[in-house]
Amino acid sequence: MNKPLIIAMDFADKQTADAFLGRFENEKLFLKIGMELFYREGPALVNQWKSEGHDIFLDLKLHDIPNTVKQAAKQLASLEADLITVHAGGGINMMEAAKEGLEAGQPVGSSTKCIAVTQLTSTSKRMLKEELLIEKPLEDTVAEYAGNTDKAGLDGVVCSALEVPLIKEHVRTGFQTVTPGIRQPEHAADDQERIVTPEKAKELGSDAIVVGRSITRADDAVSAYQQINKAWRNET
Ligand SMILES: O=C(O)c1cc(=O)[nH]c(=O)n1[C@@H]1O[C@H](COP(=O)(O)O)[C@@H](O)[C@H]1O
Repeated sequence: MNKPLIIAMDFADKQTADAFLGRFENEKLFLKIGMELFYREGPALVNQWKSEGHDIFLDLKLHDIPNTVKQAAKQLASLEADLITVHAGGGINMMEAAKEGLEAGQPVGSSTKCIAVTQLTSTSKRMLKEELLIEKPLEDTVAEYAGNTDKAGLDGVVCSALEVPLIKEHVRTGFQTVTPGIRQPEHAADDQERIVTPEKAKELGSDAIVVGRSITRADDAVSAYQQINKAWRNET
């Protein structure tokens, strides 16, 4: 990955998503297909956008017993997305199973990477302690989950950019940190808790940022994308 800005394509259907993409003319983008769109459109959408030259992050956040995750990852492997996700909370065995399934199902020459969500960027310190009953500080929990992800042999994690420096102390070189919860100061946090500006994400060492609503709901999506990308690439 070359420090991409990944657009979270959180749309209800292909028609709406394609209308949005139409504004970018033929620009090749890194698109995240999440549960909302995949549950509606299925594998055909992955194939179509890949054939149009986009990179694909298929974000289904697998979290189940190891065997179920292994078989699900095997199925997903055939779609040849660039990235897929599991939840690190499923444990090391589950993450190893995801990797096994991915390797077993991957067509020759394909190289889908698998990353694990540590703690969702919508999780606050209060929620971690009072609802998830995790007593350790949030940053330490995220770093430990990243360490587990590394042990399982996955390619990286999803986390807030705030946790990237600590994570990088605990994992091998080349381990990727993909960071959603990106907001510019003028934008509402919505349901996100651990938010960071694109400039700060770069400074903290994120390997990729994921941006949804700040682009998809902007009046001028292309200009919003360009502005955030510039800030992320430190070109402003
Ligand atoms: O796995 C993800 O991509 C993800 C993990 C996480 O911890 N937080 C998070 O926001 N995401 C995704 O990143 C996107 C963020 O969207 P916006 O908040 O609209 O920028 C959504 O599609 C989320 O599903």
